[in-house]
Amino acid sequence: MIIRTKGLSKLFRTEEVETTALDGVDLSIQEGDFTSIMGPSGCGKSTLLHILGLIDNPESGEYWFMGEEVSKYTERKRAILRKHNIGFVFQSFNLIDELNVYENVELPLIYTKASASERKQKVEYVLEKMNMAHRTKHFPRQLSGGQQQRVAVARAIVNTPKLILADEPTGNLDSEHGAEVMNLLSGLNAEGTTIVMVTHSAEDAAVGSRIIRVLDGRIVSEAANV
Ligand SMILES: Nc1ncnc2c1ncn2[C@@H]1O[C@H](COP(=O)(O)OP(=O)(O)OP(=O)(O)O)[C@@H](O)[C@H]1O
Repeated sequence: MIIRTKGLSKLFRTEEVETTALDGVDLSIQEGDFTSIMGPSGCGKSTLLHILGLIDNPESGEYWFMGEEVSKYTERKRAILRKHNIGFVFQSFNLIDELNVYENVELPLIYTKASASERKQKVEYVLEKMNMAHRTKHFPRQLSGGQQQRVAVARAIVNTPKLILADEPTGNLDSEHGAEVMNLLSGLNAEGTTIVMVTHSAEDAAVGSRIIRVLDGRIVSEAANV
């Protein structure tokens, strides 16, 4: 089991209001699963993904990640686990504008202190695999949306993470480029990478092996895709 949560809750407090974003989420994800999370706007999907991705801590509840109870880890401890084990793909690509394609993809390897020769070999390998090897010197603004997302996927997988978290990865893409990104994700899943993806698209959700529906911060249904 790569992920197991029990009673995961999250509150956001501002001076005026308190919002319950997650309200007792019990979730188990096996290694190699491709899980899609669906639900209406504001139901807590991104909040859940951020906690699963060790970007944020829950208010209460347990979170077991790769056998460790991490729900009360400090940012420092979360960062160590995160950078070695988790890759992120976002709707808005989140590439760094001032860095070229090669440098964007190299960044996670700098964070994990990989050697220069290892960085070169890995960056070249993933850019080849994502069919972006011909654009290494381009900057994000010089690429199409589909190309930017391919670079973002390359960056997410360059450290060979156990888990990829994707937040509406096709949300800003036309159907052709969206399908391409879904093919990349399902290929990575076929190679053994666990994937958790938030999506509003029933078609994209159907690519995975399991669909979880969230409403008002709770999991309301779970179905295997056959
Ligand atoms: N930093 C924050 N401060 C206050 N409230 C927040 C914060 N982040 C999220 N919320 C609230 O928590 C709830 C869940 O938000 P979340 O972003 O997880 O929803 P979502 O399901 O991902 O929505 P969408 O599909 O629109 O992206 C919402 O009501 C939101 O307003």
